[in-house]
Amino acid sequence: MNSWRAYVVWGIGVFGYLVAVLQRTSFGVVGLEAAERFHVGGAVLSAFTVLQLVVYASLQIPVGLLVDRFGSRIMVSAGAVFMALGQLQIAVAETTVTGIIGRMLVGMGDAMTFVSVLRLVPLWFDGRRAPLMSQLTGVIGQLGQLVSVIPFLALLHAAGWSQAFMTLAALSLVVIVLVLALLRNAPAGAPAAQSESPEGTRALLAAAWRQPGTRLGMWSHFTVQFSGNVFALMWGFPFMVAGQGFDSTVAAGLMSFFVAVAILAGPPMGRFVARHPLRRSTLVLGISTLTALAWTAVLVVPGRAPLWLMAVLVAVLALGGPASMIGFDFARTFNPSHRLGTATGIVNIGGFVAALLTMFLVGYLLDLQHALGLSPQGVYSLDAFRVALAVQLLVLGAGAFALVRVRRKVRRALAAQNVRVPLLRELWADYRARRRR
Ligand SMILES: N[C@@H](Cc1c[nH]cn1)C(=O)NCC(=O)O
Repeated sequence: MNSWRAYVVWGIGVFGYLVAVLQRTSFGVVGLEAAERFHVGGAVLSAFTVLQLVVYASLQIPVGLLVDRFGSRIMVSAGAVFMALGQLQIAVAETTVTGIIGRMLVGMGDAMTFVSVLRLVPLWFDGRRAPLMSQLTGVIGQLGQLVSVIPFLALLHAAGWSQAFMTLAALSLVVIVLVLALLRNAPAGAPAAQSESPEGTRALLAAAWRQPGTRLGMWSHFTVQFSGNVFALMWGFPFMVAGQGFDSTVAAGLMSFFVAVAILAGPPMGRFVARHPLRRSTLVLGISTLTALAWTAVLVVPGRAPLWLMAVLVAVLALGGPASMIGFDFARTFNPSHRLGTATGIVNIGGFVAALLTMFLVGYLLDLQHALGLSPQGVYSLDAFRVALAVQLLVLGAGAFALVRVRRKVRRALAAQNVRVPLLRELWADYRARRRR
């Protein structure tokens, strides 16, 4: 535990995840070039991203089960094989269908990576270090998005479409070699795979789902992560540029600010979770409330939102990424190691299902208002966005409601083990009493 070997194994896994995030986000930054290459408009272009995410989300449970059975090494390398094939396909594709197949292969490989890498953490690090290492996994992986925005885009402009995507495929080959050479599922002697557990596949899935701590993780992930995904992956740019009238360079700056805040917020959140494990869901609910407040402010302010208010919204949305790692921390602390991959897969579905649902609802509400003649200034007018984006408040409310319900179950189970979660008001009274003394 915590040995130099642990850091090498984890470092290789995190590099694999960073490359997966680069592969995932690479298409989003080449929208104009893709529209020209495939001769398509915005709606078809968004299908590339939506289908990639549908594949990603639908594979989470199978991947979780497979990683519990076969371990991280084989899953991370198989994921890299799929991503390399997908990017090679994109490099040569000239029709929409072949392009979409390429993105779906990328989504498939991407789906295999995060859950498998996160599974390494509790096997190689002790319980005190694990929350921070999980946060660092998420944080470092997000740098892949910056690699997409800066060097990858520059390479595409300098060397052309096919060369750029072939380079991405080559990066996944590097991951395969490193993983096969250096990544080990668990330290020698530790149980790493389900072959050593008595549960079969169906029982494993049922046991992970029945554990209320897994569902608490899933609803935490659902509630806190989707709004940032919807913003960064689909509606943020059109809202800022077409709706709010910001220059596209300002919008790009706000997107980079989003990544920077997500990266900076990860380590302190990891330390908070390690110190206050009984306050994890309160942090999730606090950030969800901030998200609702920030969106409400931006959507109700008369006229265009000032830049500072947009920056506040972007910062709050960025907190959702690291906060969603708390969902995986619930999976880790409430499940034995032999079903951790399965529980992590269940948790990871939460945020991505919420994001896909919201992306669809926002697009549907924009189109509906236009079809009904309610947005005469255009589909992407500011007033149409106000109504469409407000749907996020409903999704947030539904997630928070489910989270609080399942949290009650978790707390009852903890009380049965003589672990009582002190009320916030008791903590506050205690804090004040100590200060007076
Ligand atoms: N919570 C994210 C990762 C993250 C960490 N910090 C900011 N974002 C997540 O669920 N990741 C899953 C994945 O496959 O990337």
